[in-house]
Amino acid sequence: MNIRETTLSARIDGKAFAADVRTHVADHVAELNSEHGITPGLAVVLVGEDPASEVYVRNKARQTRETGMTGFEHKLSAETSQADLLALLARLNADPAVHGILVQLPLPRHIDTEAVLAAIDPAKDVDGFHISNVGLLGTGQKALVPCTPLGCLMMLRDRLGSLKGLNAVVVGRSNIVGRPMAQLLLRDDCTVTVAHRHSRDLAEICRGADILVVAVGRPGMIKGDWIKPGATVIDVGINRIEAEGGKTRLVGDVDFDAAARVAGAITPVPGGVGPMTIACLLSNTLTACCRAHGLPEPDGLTA
Ligand SMILES: NC(=O)C1=CN([C@@H]2O[C@H](COP(=O)(O)OP(=O)(O)OC[C@H]3O[C@@H](n4cnc5c(N)ncnc54)[C@H](OP(=O)(O)O)[C@@H]3O)[C@@H](O)[C@H]2O)C=CC1
Ligand SMILES: Nc1nc(=O)c2c([nH]1)NC[C@@H]1CN(c3ccc(C(=O)N[C@@H](CCC(=O)O)C(=O)O)cc3)C=[N+]21
Repeated sequence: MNIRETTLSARIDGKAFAADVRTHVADHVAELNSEHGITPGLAVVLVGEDPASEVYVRNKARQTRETGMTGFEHKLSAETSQADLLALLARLNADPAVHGILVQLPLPRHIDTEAVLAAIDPAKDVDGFHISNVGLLGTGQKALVPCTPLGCLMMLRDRLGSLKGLNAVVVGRSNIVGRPMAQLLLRDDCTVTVAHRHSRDLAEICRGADILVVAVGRPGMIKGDWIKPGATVIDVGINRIEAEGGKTRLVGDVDFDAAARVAGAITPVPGGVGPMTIACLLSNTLTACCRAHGLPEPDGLTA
């Protein structure tokens, strides 16, 4: 097999996987609607005018509609006070048509993120960032699980079947990706190492990984010779870099071409973890809606 073929066979198609998840979600939404007259609703709150955030919010809104759910978009100015944002969240918490609430991060500096996340009803916290969902996940109980790590877990299970006993290395320990990812891998019986800025000899730590999940935000920091032959590599990083002709393009945290020659499987950027994140947001909204109505949850969509 030549290098080109090896590269292609190692690629995990997150875009296609996400489309499958959305179809599964849409089927279940249609059933909820016809059998119970229920339509799941997702409210997305964006404070300020970050262009990248606006693209995500637009994509989320479109895919929400395409799966048959109702989308509620709240775009607030960058000067919105914390009190006004909290008042909006109180209204969304009380609204029975809203089953999921997402507040796009990061928030402007004058707003206390912890206070805002704490104000979301944990049963509607489809991002899984509320302290009670974090605690439930950390103690192995039923929770709403953060979308990005959930999407990574789905791709890993699909690729590998059981993760039991595998050495998993997570690079990055943020509340939105690294930490919950480590919890999920631990729950699936991996031996988990979490690396960060102060980790010594990161290359050597990565070389021990059967599963390597990278969520740092540094383009190409993980080199090809840091990958154990046959390992499964999940690249969460989304970095916009300068490209030829004054344009920009997206790359991950892993040197894709070099890593793909060594890895057993690897997610590309774009087209890997990103689309799965949005698909999992929709599946979390469906899960929250089923739980709110005491109805059975769809199979295969939760951790
Ligand atoms: N595809 C998707 O759906 C999503 C993609 N992302 C992307 O994932 C990346 C990470 O996001 P996020 O977790 O929010 O980022 P954060 O900036 O919150 O966290 C980055 C982590 O990387 C660690 N780190 C930084 N430098 C190094 C280094 N040199 N060596 C080892 N570890 C290092 C930090 O360590 P320390 O804790 O010590 O500071 C920190 O834990 C970004 O590129 C982001 O855009 C994020 C969310 C969703
Ligand atoms: N409360 C909150 N929850 C989040 O989940 C959250 C957030 N805030 N703030 C920002 C980050 C980032 N994030 C992404 C989602 C999808 C893509 C995605 O679909 N990316 C496409 C490319 C998109 C493009 O071309 O710009 C891809 O990787 O193929 C990327 C990044 C969610 N985040």
